[in-house]
Amino acid sequence: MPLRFPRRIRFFTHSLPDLASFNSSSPFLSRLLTFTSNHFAVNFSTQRPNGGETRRSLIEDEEELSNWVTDLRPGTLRVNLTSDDDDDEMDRGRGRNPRNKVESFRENRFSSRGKGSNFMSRGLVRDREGYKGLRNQQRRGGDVIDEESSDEDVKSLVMGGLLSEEDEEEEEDGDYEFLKKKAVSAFGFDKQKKIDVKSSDSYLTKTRFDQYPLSPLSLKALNDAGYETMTVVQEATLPIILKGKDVLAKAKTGTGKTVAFLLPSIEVVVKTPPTSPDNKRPPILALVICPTRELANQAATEANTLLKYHPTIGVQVVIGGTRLGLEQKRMQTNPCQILVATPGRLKDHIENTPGLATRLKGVKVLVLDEADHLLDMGFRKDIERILSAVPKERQTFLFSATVPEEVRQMCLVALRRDHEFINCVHEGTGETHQQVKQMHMIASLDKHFSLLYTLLRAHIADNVDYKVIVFCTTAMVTKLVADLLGELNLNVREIHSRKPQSYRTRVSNEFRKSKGLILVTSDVSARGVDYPDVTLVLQVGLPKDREQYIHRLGRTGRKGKEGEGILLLAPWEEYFLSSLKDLPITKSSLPPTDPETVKKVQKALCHVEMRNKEAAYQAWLGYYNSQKMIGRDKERLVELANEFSRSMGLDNPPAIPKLILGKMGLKNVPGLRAK
Ligand SMILES: Nc1ncnc2c1ncn2[C@@H]1O[C@H](COP(=O)(O)OP(=O)(O)OP(=O)(O)O)[C@@H](O)[C@H]1O
Repeated sequence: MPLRFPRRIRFFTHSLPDLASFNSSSPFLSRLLTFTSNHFAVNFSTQRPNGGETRRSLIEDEEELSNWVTDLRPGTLRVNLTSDDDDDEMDRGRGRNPRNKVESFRENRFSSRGKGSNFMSRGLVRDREGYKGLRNQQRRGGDVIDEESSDEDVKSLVMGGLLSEEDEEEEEDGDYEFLKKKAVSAFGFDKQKKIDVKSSDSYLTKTRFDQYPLSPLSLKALNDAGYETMTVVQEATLPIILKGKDVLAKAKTGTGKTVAFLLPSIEVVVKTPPTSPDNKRPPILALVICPTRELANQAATEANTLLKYHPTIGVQVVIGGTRLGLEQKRMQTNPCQILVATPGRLKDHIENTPGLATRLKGVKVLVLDEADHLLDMGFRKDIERILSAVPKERQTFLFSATVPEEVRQMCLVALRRDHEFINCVHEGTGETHQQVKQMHMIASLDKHFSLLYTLLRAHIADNVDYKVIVFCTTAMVTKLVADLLGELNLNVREIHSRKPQSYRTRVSNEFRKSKGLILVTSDVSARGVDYPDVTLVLQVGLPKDREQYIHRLGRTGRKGKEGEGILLLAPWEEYFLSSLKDLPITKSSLPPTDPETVKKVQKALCHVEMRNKEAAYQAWLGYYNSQKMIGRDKERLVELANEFSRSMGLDNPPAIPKLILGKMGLKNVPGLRAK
């Protein structure tokens, strides 16, 4: 029986001698303690700068965050109303770095209002109302969030804006490293078992699945699927998981992480005696959480492949963008043992679907796919709610291609203390695939559309079976680029959060099977989606962060195949390259764009609908406003946005509703047109 720690531990100051010095200018301890919030509800005393002692639980701080979000009035909210705000994948990630964002929020917003005992329910209910209120305001005040956007999307919008605002605060964190070492050692994180896996260039190993004690029916399904030997991550994790351990695993994109966590999960279900058919609420035994709908669908498909010869084991998917009622009905008429879900929708079901809370009490295995993303600020509340709904006695698997240091500590909210961290990736150059050629190009914004067209034409000419993904910064910019490339007679499809789920699923399936196609997409396709044989990933504009760059690039070069990645930036975005300096990305000269091409692109731009250009302009402004390096100088930001507007062929930048400008903190900034 693995060691379990009590759920509530009182943390006394004398156990860390210099705890009193962890005051508002040294937020590391509170940051660290928050990571442990699920397993340890920690109380400690701190000395406020004004001298008064405040007894606070860090969980109350979380509630404070919720309360503050709820209390936001339109005029006080500086938020990216216009970008891919409701993009379920992208915007949540804006709050990723807890060090800069959450803590500076805490320092600035802390008050002793909250009392921690029922923090989750209270915080969540308030959050939800707050999001709904905001959403209504937005509908009224400028129609910036469309009907498709889920409450989840709205939440991400609020959090994204909130945190990017906080981002601008400078944090006095000079003694950070020292404190980090002390606290990490005090909590035993330095004893965390880490296994570095030696990986060769090949993603497959020589180890066969039948060398492990797996059920014959699973082996038969693996064989049918053509999975003869294990991939590196499968070989490294399976024996440890089969021993009953919790695992945090980091392995490169496209190397079979889905099978690595699904196979042992299925084995747990196979070994669990079936419940009586009269049981109206049979337990869910394995719960898999994925950050996007596409990914959840994909994981469920893979699960069904592995369950081919286990007809009594069922899989169900609950994702946003579909009617809750339909999913409820499906769950009641055909109860499953394996549930794959996106976090927000699962939280909705926990709160609204009769019997689900009871069924979740049966969970034996919990999986967080793209764990670093799920544990970042944007998803935090939903994940906390889910963690509180499943038993503490369970096995947990966290998988991702990227696990930044600060997120690794956050993983402790979900994992047992004796978990193993299995790292199949060598830091730096090892994080991306050697067989994928990476290049960056720097060109002024006015050249981007012509360059994009030139690069695509050249790639198509060189690759009969071309299959390209173009990543854009926001949903509305994605739409604009897809419209433009369509006008230029390229074979294009688009996926982003403003498209209905049925459309997204259809296009995703089409792209999976096709060749000779270009998919223009926002970050909803950045992580996990397994499109085979993508020949080129083209990223236009600033990726959200280094991790997002790696995940987007990871859509090509999967399963050991060749691939190519191009990052197209404007000169003022070049600073981003410093975060990639350990990756094998080289500077490429710009391909010549002949005047005919430029003319052709300009003509095509004239055919793109004005309202799409307006929406793209607003979205662009919102996205870059949230980027610390660019958004901090508002006048410069507007100059750049107007440069983008001119690149779309507009003489004057589109006018933006005053309410939205206010919400973005851009009121009265010269160069903007308000309406
Ligand atoms: N043992 C195996 N042998 C051959 N192919 C495999 C094996 N395991 C998985 N695959 C295939 O490898 C491909 C990539 O797998 P998967 O999508 O799980 O990668 P991933 O590591 O999760 O990538 P990402 O980090 O992008 O999410 C899939 O098409 C899957 O079917």
